[in-house]
Amino acid sequence: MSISRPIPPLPSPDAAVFLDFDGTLVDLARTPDSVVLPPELVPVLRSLHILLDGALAIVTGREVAVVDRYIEPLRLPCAGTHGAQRRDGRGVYISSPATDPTKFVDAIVQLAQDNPSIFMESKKCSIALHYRADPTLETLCLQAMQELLLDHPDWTLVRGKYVVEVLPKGASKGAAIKAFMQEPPFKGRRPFFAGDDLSDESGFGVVRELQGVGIKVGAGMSIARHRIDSVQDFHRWLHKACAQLQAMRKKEVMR
Ligand SMILES: O=P(O)(O)OC[C@H]1O[C@H](O[C@H]2O[C@H](CO)[C@@H](O)[C@H](O)[C@H]2O)[C@H](O)[C@@H](O)[C@@H]1O
Repeated sequence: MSISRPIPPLPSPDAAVFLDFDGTLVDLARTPDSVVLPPELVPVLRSLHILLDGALAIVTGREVAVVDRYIEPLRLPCAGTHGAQRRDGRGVYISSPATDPTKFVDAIVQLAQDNPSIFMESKKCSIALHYRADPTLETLCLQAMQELLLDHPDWTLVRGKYVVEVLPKGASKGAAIKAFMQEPPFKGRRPFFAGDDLSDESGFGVVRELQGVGIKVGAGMSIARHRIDSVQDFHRWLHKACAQLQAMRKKEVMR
């Protein structure tokens, strides 16, 4: 379902831009490893990072190291595993206290072995169960994860597109954006956040509190005030953002 929303404004030089990865910067794919980065994406992110004086961060469910690998040689500030990991604007890593999910591994491996269509993704601060290959397994995955957490009150569940994950309680994309916004080079800027999935809603909430701009990419209900229909349209928006920031900088220099 696509709900009509205003086209988002472009960021001005005093903006802080936060970007989700899967479904926003790259199209969703059959498995986590099969996403394809369009070749022009890294150069546009690099330009944006420079034009915003460093105030550009990736806020994702992926591990920070995985994002680094996709966008190398670029190293951006990044909140990974839905905010359970964070590398700030100075390049310093911050991790949430309950970070070791290995206690869940045995039970989850068993479930994946019993159901070959389920894919288990093991991350530093989380384990994800993917059921994209057989969406009828959603309830099974969800119930199994809920049962696992009964004895672990420090952990919570986060749901996404054909995926359910365990996550340290308190970690969220919203909390990560809030933390970035208290530090240089983000502090004092107007936040923009673009995302496509359920876990992005906490980010939209924080951006709204801070009078910023929330951009939902693709279909689905969202509290974001703005919407862009597809990953490709979002890439066009990023290019326009760069062009406008470059033009503004040129004007400033010529004054
Ligand atoms: O916050 P995001 O950057 O959107 O990351 C959310 C999850 O993305 C990945 O899973 C999703 O994308 C896969 C590749 O397109 C797809 O196969 C899967 O169905 C999606 O749920 C990633 O694997 C997870 O770790 C992230 O949490």
